[in-house]
Amino acid sequence: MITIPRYTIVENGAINKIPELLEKLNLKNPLVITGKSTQKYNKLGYDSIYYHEVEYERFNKLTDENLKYVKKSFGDYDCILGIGGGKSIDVAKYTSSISKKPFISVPTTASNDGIASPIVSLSVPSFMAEPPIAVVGDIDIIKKSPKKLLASGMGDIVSNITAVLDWKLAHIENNEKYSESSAIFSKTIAEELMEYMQTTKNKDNLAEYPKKIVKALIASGMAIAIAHSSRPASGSEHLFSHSIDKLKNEGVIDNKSLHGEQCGVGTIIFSKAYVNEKRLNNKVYGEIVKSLKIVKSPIDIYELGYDEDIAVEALCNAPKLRKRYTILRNGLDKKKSLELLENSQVI
Ligand SMILES: NC(=O)C1=CN([C@@H]2O[C@H](COP(=O)(O)OP(=O)(O)OC[C@H]3O[C@@H](n4cnc5c(N)ncnc54)[C@H](OP(=O)(O)O)[C@@H]3O)[C@@H](O)[C@H]2O)C=CC1
Ligand SMILES: O=C(CO)COP(=O)(O)O
Ligand SMILES: [Zn+2]
Repeated sequence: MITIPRYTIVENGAINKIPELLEKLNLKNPLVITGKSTQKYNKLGYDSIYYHEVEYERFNKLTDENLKYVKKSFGDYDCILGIGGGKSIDVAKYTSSISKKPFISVPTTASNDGIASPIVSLSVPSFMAEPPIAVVGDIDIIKKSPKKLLASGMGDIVSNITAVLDWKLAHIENNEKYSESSAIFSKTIAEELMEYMQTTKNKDNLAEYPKKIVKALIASGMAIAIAHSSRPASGSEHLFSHSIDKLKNEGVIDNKSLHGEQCGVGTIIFSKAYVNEKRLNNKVYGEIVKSLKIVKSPIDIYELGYDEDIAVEALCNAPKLRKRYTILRNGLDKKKSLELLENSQVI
């Protein structure tokens, strides 16, 4: 069964349409899950909690005790609204899945494709939940969000190019299930945005970018929902990003970079690996780098905030992060990692 959002409102002032939307959905009593910097966008004053107050870790096991807790905490509410960045959206989606209340996604920025996807990415591997019943993307709010966040959305979109190549490779070399139509949908989302980036005249202005990136991210989330797998939007480049996150969680490196930024650099690395295997045209590698550069998303490991040693470690460990067949195949040793990092010009 394919489930995708029933309503998608992406326009200026969209947030003011929430009451009308709730009425259409016959919902009356929402609980907002939000963050410290984004709580101000709960303009209608619904009951709210911060995402870090939701003890999502203890929900990992649905014991009777946990279910009682969920009922007590969320029992009076008939839906969950996630207002904020990727973390708030993810925790709200997770809360919705365990409390079985519909979820409405209200992104305050366009930093990743969790906005409309059925994926909860609070742990590695991520897992499938229900996608939002509606997405409310207020362009007035999103365009004012920090440039770094808006730029990182580009990384989570160009990543569809390598993710789809990995998916097809897994089909060819590892006999995995593959959907050409989902792959084409996902790849086209990236290609169209990249084309806009190459052809747009006033690159300093990029007036249309916030709307285009939020729409691309919503479509990418829908591609995941249709495929019922994150395969169309997550491959080797995401393994590289998850590997960096692991180093952050272990305290080896500071938390300087965003999910989308890491995926963007990962896409540069693995698109070059595909060029080397003659499975991708070098022109596409160039367009990926250029698209990231135009929005000022990092294009090398230094711009992410780390050094060569971290890049090598992240690349060597990447295949261990989840069971997913990619161009990394059985993994790269230090020498081969260094070669690929240099060859793709991220160090
Ligand atoms: N489920 C999925 O399919 C996916 C989930 N993810 C997950 O998303 C997370 C990353 O999301 P990301 O958005 O990059 O990072 P965060 O959610 O950590 O947000 C980064 C910061 O930006 C702030 N912020 C968001 N919007 C605004 C705004 N309009 N104005 C000012 N500040 C704002 C947040 O504020 P505040 O403090 O209020 O939160 C936060 O401090 C990761 O946990 C990742 O695993 C990523 C990809 C896909
Ligand atoms: O970030 C994601 C898609 O953009 C989710 O990917 P994962 O399934 O690798 O966590
Ligand atoms: Zn992602």
